[in-house]
Amino acid sequence: MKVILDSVGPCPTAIDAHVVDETLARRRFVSLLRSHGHDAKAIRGELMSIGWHEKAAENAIAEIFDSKSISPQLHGRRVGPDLTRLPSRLDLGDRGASVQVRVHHPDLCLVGDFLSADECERLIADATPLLRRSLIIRADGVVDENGEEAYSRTSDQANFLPGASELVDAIQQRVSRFTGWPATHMENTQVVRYRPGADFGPHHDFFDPEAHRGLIDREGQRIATLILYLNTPPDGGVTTFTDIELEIYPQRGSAVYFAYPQQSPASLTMHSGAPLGSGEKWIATYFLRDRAISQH
Ligand SMILES: O=C(O)CCC(=O)C(=O)O
Ligand SMILES: [Fe+2]
Repeated sequence: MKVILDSVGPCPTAIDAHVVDETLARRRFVSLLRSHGHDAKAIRGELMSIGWHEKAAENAIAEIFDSKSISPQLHGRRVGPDLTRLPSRLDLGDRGASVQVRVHHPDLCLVGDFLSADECERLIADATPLLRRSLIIRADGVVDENGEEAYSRTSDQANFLPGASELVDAIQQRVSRFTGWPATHMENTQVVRYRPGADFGPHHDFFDPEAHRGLIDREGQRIATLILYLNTPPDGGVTTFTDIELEIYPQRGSAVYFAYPQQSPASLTMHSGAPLGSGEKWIATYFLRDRAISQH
């Protein structure tokens, strides 16, 4: 679909342009079966008998039977690019990039050449003097919205506000161009460094819909992530998607994108940054929210 590459920028209609019906059609089909009195088990069997992948069936069922986990802000809209129609070469405005891998459940893709080597090096150099220990927001009912240090995330990071540099803005625009999501609906650029032994244990990127209700009501829910790899670590640091047994080996300049419009384990987006063996691992992360973020 051309829309993704044509509709860019901080204009809210960019989101409306992504009303694509694949997800809706899936939901409607499961709703229909449910309205005819089928329970989740029967629907799962029905879907698998007509060739659905087991995880796709579970996903669609969870979306209907656990509908409170779907971000209400999205109103059934697709998040980010229509991955079903990605051309192999992408026009990201100021740069071309190449699609290398596409996964259907969850919606995930790997893009090469998202950044040049020079851009990666400059971002690392700019971030280095600003690094602070990374924090996590716990999803276990102990609510600390400001985040806290944890053994499960042992990296350092620097956050860049929009306007921090031409480079930061150019990259954010590129992310916006790729995702079709306005920069106003993205968190600040986060540049993260792992040293040997550092890792980020298995987690979901979305905020816990119950434990962090206040945060979500004020600032919106996370719905998709784009990770940019700024270097090629010599050993380890693989990003692992545990539900689907996918391992992404970081390569300088490449990006992995994944969406989770449904904030539950059924999104199949549990992932981790494996411990680094030697050298350093550098990434930049972009978290998309379901609405504009007022506070930066
Ligand atoms: O370091 C990685 O490979 C994963 C990072 C990550 O999951 C995150 O920043 O949320
Ligand atoms: Fe993550």
